[in-house]
Amino acid sequence: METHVVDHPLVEAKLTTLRDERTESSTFRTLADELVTLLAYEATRGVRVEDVTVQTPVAAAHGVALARPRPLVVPILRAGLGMLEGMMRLLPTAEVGFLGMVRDEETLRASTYAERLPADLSGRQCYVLDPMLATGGTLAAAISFLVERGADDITAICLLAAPEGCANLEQGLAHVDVPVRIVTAAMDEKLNEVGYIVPGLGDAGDRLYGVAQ
Ligand SMILES: O=P(O)(O)OC[C@H]1O[C@H](OP(=O)(O)OP(=O)(O)O)[C@H](O)[C@@H]1O
Ligand SMILES: O=c1cc[nH]c(=O)[nH]1
Ligand SMILES: [Mg+2]
Repeated sequence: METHVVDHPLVEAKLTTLRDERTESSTFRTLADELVTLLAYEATRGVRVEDVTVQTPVAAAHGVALARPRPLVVPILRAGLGMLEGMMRLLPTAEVGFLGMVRDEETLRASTYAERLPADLSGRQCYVLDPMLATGGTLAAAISFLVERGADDITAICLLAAPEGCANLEQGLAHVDVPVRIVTAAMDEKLNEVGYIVPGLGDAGDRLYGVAQ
């Protein structure tokens, strides 16, 4: 597993405002959207392309187009939904599949409550969107699921990650033999005793959409 922390002053400045507890939901949604587009630029560096030739008004020009099958973008509901538009801005022809997952806040175990993905992901590059990589349980389950369906290259885009979660994820995916990449805006200090990222930004889903029941 490869982890890439995007080092850019615009990313850091937007993330700082996102962390600020005074930032309201509407601003939080806008900033998350902008931040994802910046992260997506790095995350898609390895997107598969094929050679094409186009005719300019002057001459033939050799270039590239996104290869088929098209990449699949998978936001993990609920909070990952706040990252979808920012990603699709860079990959407008990608397909989108959905995974609904929730972490039990007592046991910190993730469970899946919704799934709407192509049955066969053979040969597909997948981009998983989840703002928080905390214990890593949610992402480990999501990535294992995609690999079981045949995905052969997976990049997860996270706003924040915790070192413990990255280590757990690496261990949890030891059996996976496809490339897995994590792209994040920051590697925070640690998890606290209730599994929240420190300093983090709180509950990403609640900050985007309000407190869940
Ligand atoms: O790395 P983990 O310890 O598994 O935690 C990370 C998960 O927790 C949050 O989701 P949550 O369960 O709060 O659901 P929500 O998106 O509906 O708020 C977050 O959006 C991640 O999906
Ligand atoms: O810090 C955290 C950990 C899990 N989920 C969140 O939304 N925030
Ligand atoms: Mg939540």
